[in-house]
Amino acid sequence: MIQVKNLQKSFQISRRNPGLKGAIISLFHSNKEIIHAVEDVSFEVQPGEFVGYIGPNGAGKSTTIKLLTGVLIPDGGSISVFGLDPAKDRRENSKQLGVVFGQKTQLWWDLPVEESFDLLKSIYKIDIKDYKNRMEMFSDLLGIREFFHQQVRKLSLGQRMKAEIAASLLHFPKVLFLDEPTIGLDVLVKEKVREFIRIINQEEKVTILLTTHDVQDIEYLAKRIILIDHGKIRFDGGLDSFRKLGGTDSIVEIQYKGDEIPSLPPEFSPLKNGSPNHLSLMIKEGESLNRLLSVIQSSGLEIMDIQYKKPDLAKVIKQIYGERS
Ligand SMILES: Nc1ncnc2c1ncn2[C@@H]1O[C@H](COP(=O)(O)OP(=O)(O)OP(=O)(O)O)[C@@H](O)[C@H]1O
Repeated sequence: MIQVKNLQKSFQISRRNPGLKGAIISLFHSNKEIIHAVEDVSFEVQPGEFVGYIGPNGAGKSTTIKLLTGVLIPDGGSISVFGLDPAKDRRENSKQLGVVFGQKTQLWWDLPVEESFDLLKSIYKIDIKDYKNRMEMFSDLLGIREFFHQQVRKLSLGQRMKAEIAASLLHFPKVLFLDEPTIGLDVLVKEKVREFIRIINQEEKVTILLTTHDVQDIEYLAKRIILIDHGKIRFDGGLDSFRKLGGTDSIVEIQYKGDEIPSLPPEFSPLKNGSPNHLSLMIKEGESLNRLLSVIQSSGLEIMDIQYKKPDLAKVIKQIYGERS
């Protein structure tokens, strides 16, 4: 289990006025400022959970992950990652962690992927049989064999991300920290990476903390959302409860044949829209979709296409981020 209690981390930065004058003044007067990147953060993550750790730019997400990995030392509070304190047991902790930071590589830039993996195999003392099984799985699910002999620096963004994720899982970690794993990837690679991450969580029960700005990543992967802003937790709960922050009504879009709009009971009154042969209906929480469909069918309307949309996650996120002071 991951336990984080009243975690705090601040940074001191020097502000300098612009230009030469500013540079000269700063030689005599230091204009120091404290940034409370993580002000008061507490949460628990159970083994095998998949948590979306989200928040606007500068909210404190990466700082939290750096604290969990032991890269940064907290100013206050406590952390336990499966029984280890990352600041005190950094080496032991790293054996149970897989970490992917979108911008940074854990591979050797000038070596082929294969040699980077060989080095990791030695560092983590991975059994040869386990290693072979791992490589087979990564080839099947991520297709890493295709670029296994290529130098890391020559990989495309998508290939590099696949190699990074595979490398982070080579030693069978209990926990995986993913920071923006799908940023900049094309639709197909994104899907492949998402599916792979989902399998790792569901089948290997790896506990995953995912940091992302991609709404589809959250929608597809996270079961629970922890939202941080200004270094404090603003929401911690299930994806469905998070979605409901933006309202509980669902929308049904219907494309139909013919010109006549059927008369519907008031609880299914169409939303205003201009396009012909198209109905957009709001369904209140608890109202049955079945009932709507039987009402429409008995009205004789010929349905060409129908879409059911849950409350919009992107809208909720925009709303919460927009409330920032
Ligand atoms: N090493 C550092 N020195 C000074 N300030 C820092 C340092 N690292 C982070 N900060 C500041 O701490 C705050 C939180 O940064 P952090 O990187 O944790 O945010 P984030 O939520 O990961 O943002 P993003 O989504 O943009 O990656 C920001 O104001 C950032 O400028």
